[in-house]
Parts: sequence; structure tokens; C-alpha cells
Amino acid sequence: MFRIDLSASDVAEADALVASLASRYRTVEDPEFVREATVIAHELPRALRAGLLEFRLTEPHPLCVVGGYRLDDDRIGPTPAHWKDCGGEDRPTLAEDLFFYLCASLLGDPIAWSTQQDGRLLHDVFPIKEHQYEQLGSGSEELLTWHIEDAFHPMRTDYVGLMCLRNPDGVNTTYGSLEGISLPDDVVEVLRQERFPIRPDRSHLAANRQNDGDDEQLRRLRDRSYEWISGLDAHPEPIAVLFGPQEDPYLRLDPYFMEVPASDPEAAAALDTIVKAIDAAITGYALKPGEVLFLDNYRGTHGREPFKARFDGTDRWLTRLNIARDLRKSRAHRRTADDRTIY
Ligand SMILES: NC(=[NH2+])NCCC[C@H](N)C(=O)O
Ligand SMILES: O=C(O)CCC(=O)C(=O)O
Ligand SMILES: [Fe+2]
Repeated sequence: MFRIDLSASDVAEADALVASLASRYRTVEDPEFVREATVIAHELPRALRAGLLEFRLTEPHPLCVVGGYRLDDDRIGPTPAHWKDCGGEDRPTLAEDLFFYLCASLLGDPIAWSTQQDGRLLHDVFPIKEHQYEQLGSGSEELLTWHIEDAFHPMRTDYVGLMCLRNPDGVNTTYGSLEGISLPDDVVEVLRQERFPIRPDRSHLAANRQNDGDDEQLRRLRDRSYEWISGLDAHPEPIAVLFGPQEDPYLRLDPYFMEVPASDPEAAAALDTIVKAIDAAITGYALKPGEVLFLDNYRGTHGREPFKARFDGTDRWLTRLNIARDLRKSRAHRRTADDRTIY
């Protein structure tokens, strides 16, 4: 993988920047912070900025890990029981949230889904008791099968960021890609065609809807998004699994939510071929507290190994950002040019 390791002086610089911001902003969701973040991010250590630029421009690997940032396990407090309880202004993780958001701002602009985690920019990923056996980031007992994040969505982002706050049992994030794999030409040609129906994953379904707030207009927009999602769930749209460069194509798939109709055995066989090829090369990486992982969501798939959750405040805890390189791609689905929520 591509690594950026912060030196001691890099860490000191980042800490000082974060400390000054923590006295000005109470949450990374603050629209003023969101607007300023890209400018503020230019004050991050130069080696970090240069590393992320290289990752973005040269696409050296599907994964980039930023290591060296330190956090205090006591200060961040217990792992919450549900994301609905911890999205406000008093997060004990404010410093980590700010650092993570600034790093992300060097790759692009974070966006929020109106249908995920109450429309927040920053998601929490920790085990939730009621989700133990679900194919959700908040599951635990089941292998989270590998996927391109939000693969069903035409506005899925270029990058997914995961920051590790705690990972006491060293649970692996899994990843795979087409690196070093050459698929037969006829298979590639089929995979480039829109013959692969895909359903939305469960994290976007209305069953996981929580607080709507009291803005009537926002509620109506959100209703509409949920309707669109449930329509797709009932009538999945066929997508192409491969796109982009001929030699080294980009990926779009979440096999768990894909089913090719029996009437198209050629497409079914092609999907089976690529899934088996990626499966055979899956590896894992256990994030350490303070590390930030950026996944190139065009180049690599990811998932998570199963684990035994404790539900006692000591569980694994990551935060997550979806980062777009070009906000305009989703402009028709956002209220204003600089609003970040996709409806
Ligand atoms: N193959 C899958 N399990 N796909 C769904 C991935 C999890 C989803 N992104 C979530 O936020 O929970
Ligand atoms: O928990 C992990 O390591 C990955 C989680 C994930 O893939 C997700 O939240 O979408
Ligand atoms: Fe994911």
C-alpha cells in the first residue's frame, strides 16, 4: 500500500493546527468549517500534503495509510452504542475529526448522503448490537463482504476515508483490486456493458432512518431520496462493472447486492470470473488508533473481517468520510452549489 508516515515534527505541526481549530469550531459539520477546510488544510505539514497529492494524481495503489497521528484513548471516552447518540457538537473526538477532515480535504470535498446516518458528513463505524448479523459497517459477527462503497449510486464518491479511533482486537479491514490480475478480453468486454443489476445496500434504506429534524423542506427532500432508494431496491438498475481506462479499468461492484438474471448467462459468468479473481487476492490491514486510511473507491474494494463485539464501550471505533473529487457531478441533487448533502 501507499504510506505516508508523519515525522515527530509533522505531528507537532498537525497537533498545533488542530488545537487552534478546536477552539474555533465545535464540530466538523459546522458549515463555516466545511467551507474553509480546503484552505486550512494547506497548513498541514508539507510531507502530508505532498503524499496525498501523489496518491490522488498518480494512483499508485488503491490504499493510502497516513500514520503517526497520536490520540489519547481515555480522552475520546467509551465507544458509543449507536451513531444516533453521538453526532452532536460535544464529540470528545473533535481533534481527531478535525485532523481527519482536513486530510480528506486534500483529496477532494466530503459529501453527505441524505439517506445515511441522518445526513451527516462524518459517519461513525462501530458495532451496533441490533446490527450484529447485518451487512453493515455497524455489523460484527458476519464477514462484511467486499464492495465498492455505494456502488449502486451514480454519485458514489472517488474516495472513502476511514480514521481509526480504536481497534483493540486488531480487526482487519479487507481490500482487493485488479492489480496483477489480467482478465480475458471477452470477459472485460462484457463487464464494461450495463448488464449487472445492483440493489442499494441496507445502510441507505428507510429502516435505518432516525432523526429528521424539524425543517419541513429537508424532510420532504429526504422522503424523496428514500423513495428513490426503495424504488431501486424493488427494480435494480443494470450497471457496468468496469469502466474507464482500457488497460487498467476502474471498478463498480458490490457482489452481495448483485444478481444477474438467468436470461443472461454470459453476464453471470463474467461477474463470477471477476469476483473469483478479486476474492483470490483479498488481503487485510488492521488499522491502529490514529491511522487514517484512504481507499480509492474506483480502484479497490474493501470490507471487514468478522469479530466478537463487546458492547461495553471498549469496541472498535472508526469514523468515515465520503470524498468527491468533483462536486459538480452531484450538483443537480444538492440544494446549492456549496451544500454537501446529496438528496
Ligand atoms: N457488501 C456489503 N456489505 N455492502 C454494504 C457495505 C456497508 C455500507 N457501506 C454501510 O455503511 O454500512
Ligand atoms: O470496518 C471496516 O474496516 C470497513 C467498514 C466499511 O466497509 C464500511 O463502513 O463501509
Ligand atoms: Fe465500505
